[in-house]
Amino acid sequence: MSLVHVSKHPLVAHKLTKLRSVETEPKRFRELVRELSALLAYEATADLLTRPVTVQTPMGVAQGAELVDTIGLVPILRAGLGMVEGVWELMPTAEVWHLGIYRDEKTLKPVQYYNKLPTEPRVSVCLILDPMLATGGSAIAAVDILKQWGVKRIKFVGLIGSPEGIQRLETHHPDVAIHLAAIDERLNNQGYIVPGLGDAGDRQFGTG
Ligand SMILES: O=P(O)(O)OC[C@H]1O[C@H](OP(=O)(O)OP(=O)(O)O)[C@H](O)[C@@H]1O
Ligand SMILES: O=c1cc[nH]c(=O)[nH]1
Ligand SMILES: [Mg+2]
Repeated sequence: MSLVHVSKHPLVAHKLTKLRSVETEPKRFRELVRELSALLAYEATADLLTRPVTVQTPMGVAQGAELVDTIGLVPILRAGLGMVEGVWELMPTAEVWHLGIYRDEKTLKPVQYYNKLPTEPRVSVCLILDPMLATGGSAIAAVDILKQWGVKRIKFVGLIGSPEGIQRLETHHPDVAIHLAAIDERLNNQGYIVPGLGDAGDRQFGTG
């Protein structure tokens, strides 16, 4: 069974189109990354565990639910940083664990340069946040690190994936659900997603 979910929400499609545009400047780009991330995380967390509770309202007692799962947000620096705030607003008790991974420009292999995970995982579900799933190398490295750390339930939340990257991540980690706003056509020979949106880090941080 495939665990790849591509949002069908009209707001996601609309905002992604604005995000892709070469006309979109970094401030608006950051806003859109934040908004899209929240919408995708909302969909990605539809299966979180809750337990029944009752709550006293001013008018009586209602049956309700409270979250049992505890959530870790794992942004992949740099580009994943811009995804944190929007998701965190929805789940403010989430812990945020930063991983620094960049892709070597020549080999396209992931290079880890920062890891702020504590010794023991204290969360039941981790959402990896990274806008781009290109060759899949960075996402696979991030999942490897989280599994080694002891996390059992991991989801990848990104904006755009390539067919190659999705297939590689699924092959290496078939248990990891992949939530995206779109799957694009292909990678070019520099490993960029086409048509994509360019370099997600550079477009957020104005470093292109
Ligand atoms: O699937 P892959 O081929 O591994 O490519 C995807 C990675 O590339 C980008 O990061 P980048 O290396 O540009 O680092 P940055 O976020 O610091 O710009 C992106 O944010 C992913 O982490
Ligand atoms: O298209 C791509 C591929 C990798 N990283 C990006 O930021 N964009
Ligand atoms: Mg980059």
